[in-house]
Amino acid sequence: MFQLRHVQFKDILHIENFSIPGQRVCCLFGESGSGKSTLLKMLNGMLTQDSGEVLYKNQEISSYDPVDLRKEVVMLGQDAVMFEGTVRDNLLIGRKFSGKEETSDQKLGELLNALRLGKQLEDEADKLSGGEKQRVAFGRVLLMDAEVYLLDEPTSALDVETETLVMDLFTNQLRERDKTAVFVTHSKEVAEKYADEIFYMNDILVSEGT
Ligand SMILES: Nc1ncnc2c1ncn2[C@@H]1O[C@H](COP(=O)(O)OP(=O)(O)OP(=O)(O)O)[C@@H](O)[C@H]1O
Repeated sequence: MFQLRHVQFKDILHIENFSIPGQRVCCLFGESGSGKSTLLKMLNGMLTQDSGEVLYKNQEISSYDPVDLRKEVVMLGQDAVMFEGTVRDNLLIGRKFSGKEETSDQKLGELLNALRLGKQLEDEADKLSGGEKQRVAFGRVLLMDAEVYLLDEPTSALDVETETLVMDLFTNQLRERDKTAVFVTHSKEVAEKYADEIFYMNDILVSEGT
């Protein structure tokens, strides 16, 4: 799905050859500051390499229209951004961006239940706790029905029980729909439990002097 060749980005990333397969749940694992977020951002064109090639579906990422690309390759960042409005607005905003039809309140309610969010669709999103916002953000990207999901520590504000619930729901839906995910976590347990493949930054990066 993604191929990186001879990629250099500042003095942060130097990757000779690295491929990420499609229709798999992949995990990027490595120490803090090793460049995991930077690498994720290159996969949806938020950052562009200084040299080398970053290919998505065999085509250089920078040649895609950025808006079209981000409908297909969705990023869920470390901070769950909420927009002004209700929980419903915040769940639906990704679908609107993707040009997809609205989802019924019944389906949205089911999604809230599945995410164990004891909130109403009419509730103001900015009053939610950090962990609740993170689950709304999860719901939002799930509803986008994207091709690829890039998740940067998506459960950092959740307790272990809620993290398990959300990751179960997410990875099950992705596998049912044959989607691709690349997620970053600091938890070895989460990496081993949910990833089909774990990529270690130490193995991906060319170390200095080699
Ligand atoms: N746009 C940028 N320009 C310059 N330096 C940057 C830029 N973005 C990140 N960095 C630096 O690059 C290094 C890698 O950052 P990055 O956020 O990718 O690491 P990470 O592996 O995701 O870390 P963490 O696990 O702590 O989130 C850090 O030293 C960071 O300060």
